Amino acid sequence: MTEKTMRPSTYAIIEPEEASKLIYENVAQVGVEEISLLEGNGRILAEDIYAIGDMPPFDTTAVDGYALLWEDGIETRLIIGERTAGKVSDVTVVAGTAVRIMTGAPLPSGANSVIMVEDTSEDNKKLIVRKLPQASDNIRPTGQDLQAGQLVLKAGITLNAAELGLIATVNRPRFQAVRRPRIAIISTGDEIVEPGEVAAYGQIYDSNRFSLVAAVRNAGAEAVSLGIAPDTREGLKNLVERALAEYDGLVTSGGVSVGKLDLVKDLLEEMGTIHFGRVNLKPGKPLTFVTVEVDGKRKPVFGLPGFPVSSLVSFELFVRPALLKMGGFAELSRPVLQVRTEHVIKHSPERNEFVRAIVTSHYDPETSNYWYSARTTGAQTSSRLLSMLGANALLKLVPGSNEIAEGSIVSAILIEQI
Ligand SMILES: Nc1nc2c(c(=O)[nH]1)N[C@H]1C(S)=C(S)[C@@H](COP(=O)(O)OP(=O)(O)OC[C@H]3O[C@@H](n4cnc5c(N)ncnc54)[C@H](O)[C@@H]3O)O[C@H]1N2
Ligand code: MOO
Repeated sequence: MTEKTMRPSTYAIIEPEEASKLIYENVAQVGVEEISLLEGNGRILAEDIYAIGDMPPFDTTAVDGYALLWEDGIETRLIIGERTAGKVSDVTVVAGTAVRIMTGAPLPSGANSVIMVEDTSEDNKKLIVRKLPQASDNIRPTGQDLQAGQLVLKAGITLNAAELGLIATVNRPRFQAVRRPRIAIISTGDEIVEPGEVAAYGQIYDSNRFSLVAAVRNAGAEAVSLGIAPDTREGLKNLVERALAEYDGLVTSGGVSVGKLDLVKDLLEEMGTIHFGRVNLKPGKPLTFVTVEVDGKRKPVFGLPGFPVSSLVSFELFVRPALLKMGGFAELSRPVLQVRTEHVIKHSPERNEFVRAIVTSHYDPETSNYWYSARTTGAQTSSRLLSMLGANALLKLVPGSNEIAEGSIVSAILIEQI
């Protein structure tokens, strides 16, 4: 490669929707793996889970009390035994008898009703019944909650507390889940210094790699930080090749614009297919998406712009959905709300601008409805990471004018809880 010079970009600028479509079409779910119950939280189930038996597996009592024959009515009974959950004596209830029983214990044969202890008293092995229950009261019959053979969970769902409890209930200590995509992260640029080292004049500390590691993890993937690539073709190539050999995908930051040392696009063009190299987006215009064939697998590379906000906003809009798809998640989009602007907002007349904002909900007692308002997080320059702080939404402001009035209704992509 001859030495790079500064020249205008030759990449077509595509619309954000087209960029999302190209990414969606060119990333695929990674494989599956067997995991254990304790590893399951937040993972995507990769097999259908069936009940192997009934739940409960036997007729059982829902209360502490006495198992008896309902037909004996209010008569005093002889207590002939006891059953606790887990310690099951062999005893049969016949007319005129009752068995002391604890919640969860199997119902003794013969019994067809359970009376709560509160409605009885005991006197020297005699059970005095004060209030007769309804027939079959307080009994949980076999298979009440789950029947043998029933489909309990479908492949593709996200595993949380209830789902993991159900998998344990049907005795599956290990099961198939979608593997978490393993994503390498590289910062680029000779001016970028590892926090903790001494920054010389002209240098700044690497912030993007740490932001991106967190963002990758929040998208359900594993993040592996590979450090800072220098502004030399060889140095960059070595790290990129290592990342693509070992991981499912790569996210880089910096070096995608048109400067003399913006080497990322040229290198990736040689290594793979550039699907796009510029998006009609602010911040994030030079966002680059590439796939590279490695050992028969097509691996995605996301070249994010170096400015910290450009890097995080383009991650949120384009990389996050890609990682969710690779990780098997069904829902790739964030919720979108229509919100009312609290003040005038200046924006780009040429590019789709994604303004960091704080959305607040309001209750209208007259209509019993909620409505939402938004205010920006202040100056929206691409370098000002503070503009991401506290933001729970990105307002999508379309080009055409350079200002929207207070009280306008705009779309807010929710990136955090309101
Ligand atoms: N002539 C033109 N210049 C630029 C254009 C253009 O269209 N024509 N586009 C601008 C836009 S928009 C963006 S966005 C930036 C993106 O440029 P790069 O991706 O090449 O980013 P760098 O030049 O490497 O860095 C930009 C800025 O961010 C700082 N940076 C980089 N990496 C990190 C990091 N890991 N942690 C913290 N800060 C980082 C870097 O020092 C620069 O200050 O290009 C415009 N230029
Ligand atoms: O597109 Mo750049 O991210 O505005 O500064």
